[in-house]
Amino acid sequence: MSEIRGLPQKSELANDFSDFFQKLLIVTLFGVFVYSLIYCGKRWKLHYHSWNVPGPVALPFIGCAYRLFGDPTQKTNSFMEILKSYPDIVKIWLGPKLIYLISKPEYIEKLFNLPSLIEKDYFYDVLIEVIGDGLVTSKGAKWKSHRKLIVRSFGQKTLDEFVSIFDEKASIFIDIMKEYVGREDIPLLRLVSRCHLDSICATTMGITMNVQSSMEYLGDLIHRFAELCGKRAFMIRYQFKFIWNHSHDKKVLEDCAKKTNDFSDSVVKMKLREHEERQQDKSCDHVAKNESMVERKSMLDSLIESSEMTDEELKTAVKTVLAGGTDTIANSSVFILLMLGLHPDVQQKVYEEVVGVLGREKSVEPEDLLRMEYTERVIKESLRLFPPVAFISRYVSEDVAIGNYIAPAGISLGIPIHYIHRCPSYWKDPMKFDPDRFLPDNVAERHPQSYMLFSFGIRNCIGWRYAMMNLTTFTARVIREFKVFTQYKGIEEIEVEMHVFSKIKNGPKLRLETRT
Ligand code: HEM
Repeated sequence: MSEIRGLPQKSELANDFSDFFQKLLIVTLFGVFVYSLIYCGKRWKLHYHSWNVPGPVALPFIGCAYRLFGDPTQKTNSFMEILKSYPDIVKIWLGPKLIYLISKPEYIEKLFNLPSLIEKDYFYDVLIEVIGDGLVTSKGAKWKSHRKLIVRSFGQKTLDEFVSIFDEKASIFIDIMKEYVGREDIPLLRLVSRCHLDSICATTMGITMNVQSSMEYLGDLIHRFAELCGKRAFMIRYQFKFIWNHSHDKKVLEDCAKKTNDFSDSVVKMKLREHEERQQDKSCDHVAKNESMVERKSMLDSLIESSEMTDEELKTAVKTVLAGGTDTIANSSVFILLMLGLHPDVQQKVYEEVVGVLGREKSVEPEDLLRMEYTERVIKESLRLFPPVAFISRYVSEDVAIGNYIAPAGISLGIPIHYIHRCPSYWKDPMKFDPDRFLPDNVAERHPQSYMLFSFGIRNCIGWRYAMMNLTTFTARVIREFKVFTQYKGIEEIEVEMHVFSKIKNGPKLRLETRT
């Protein structure tokens, strides 16, 4: 075949191509080399600083994840085993991620007051996906200003006004529970969740939902949502985005997120409309009409009045209190009733205190709560053994010293609250249920950070007073009405599942009898 003059020959073309591919290969290899150097440089820093921190053997690629397979209960148990072997501080590699778990109260006290340690880490990303970047996850100036605004709406005077709502919702709960007297199959967490959701909606949003009396979906939604967020954050296979993105759980979570979003959207719109109408009323000189109405200001009302949040931020604030304030209190209530069922002598003392303060008929008022000291101690001791938020963590944004160790920037610090609350180094005979541990003299003898129920420091729980007041009202009302029994024989038998919030595996196995 004759060759066409002026055009490159076949062999020349082949040479050009091979030259091009050689150069491409060299550039690619060089790129990979530089990237590896930078990557290894960063990794090297993590390895360098963590070499003296004790911890279980880390395998290539998966790190210590081999120790954390299984269902949530198995994971909780393995976690506890690791912590027992390495008290105070332990390093855990989860694939490429490095986490120091800190149990020593002296370390926690220093760390949790550092302004550089208030950022949440990747465990919380799933919350942003679902409820938006609210108070629980946000950082910097946004977190500071929102925290200030929300804390202001939880002042003592406002909380005192909430007690009648807690009491009213507990009364509805008691009426519902009368149908379950003598039965072993009470769907307790579901019913308690609905009760506290009603309280949260009424107190923080100023709306009456009546989820206890209706078959409204929202109660179950919050409950399901917390469970799925936990799966996404802690299940090993869901750490791979591809698997998570194609999972059934993700679809269900998205559906929950959409419904929660629709709900907060409608609540915020309704409240904004009400606010506008009030403003118009004022300008039309109808103030007298408004003043005659008894109005309790909810958190949402205060936030709208401050005009410092966008509509989107208001919606996120609603979702934040829904998520942070419902299942925490619901699981706490179940743990408390379970401990009372397991300790009839303690239950009797609580009953006697409640009847001594309230009598047989009266509703709970704010000043009654101050007189129910024993009941409060029982609540604290129940939640020592079963803290509903069992684990929290922080992102280390700059190198920080922890005793003789360094936590390099880029890693996470985890606080295993469940472990600390049961650790024999800080609690004598830790598995014994003893409310007197919370007598003032006994509290003074311990390090304050050996009890981390509501976390501690700059970023502690904003709802802790709300929670304690609600739980005391709820416990007092339920124990005045019913005797609680459980099939469990001891605390060791009770298995806990850690999701975002901890709950009892297979339900609390409780039975109620009416008091005569
Ligand atoms: C027994 C009930 C409760 C427990 C055990 C509890 C526990 C906690 C803990 C341990 C934290 C720290 C989380 C972290 O650092 O990652 C926290 C934060 C928070 N809690 Fe609670 N909580 C309870 C009830 C509530 C209630 C009733 C509300 C609201 C009405 C609430 C709202 C919040 C918010 C908004 C934060 C984030 C604060 C911030 O990051 O600045 N909590 N809670």
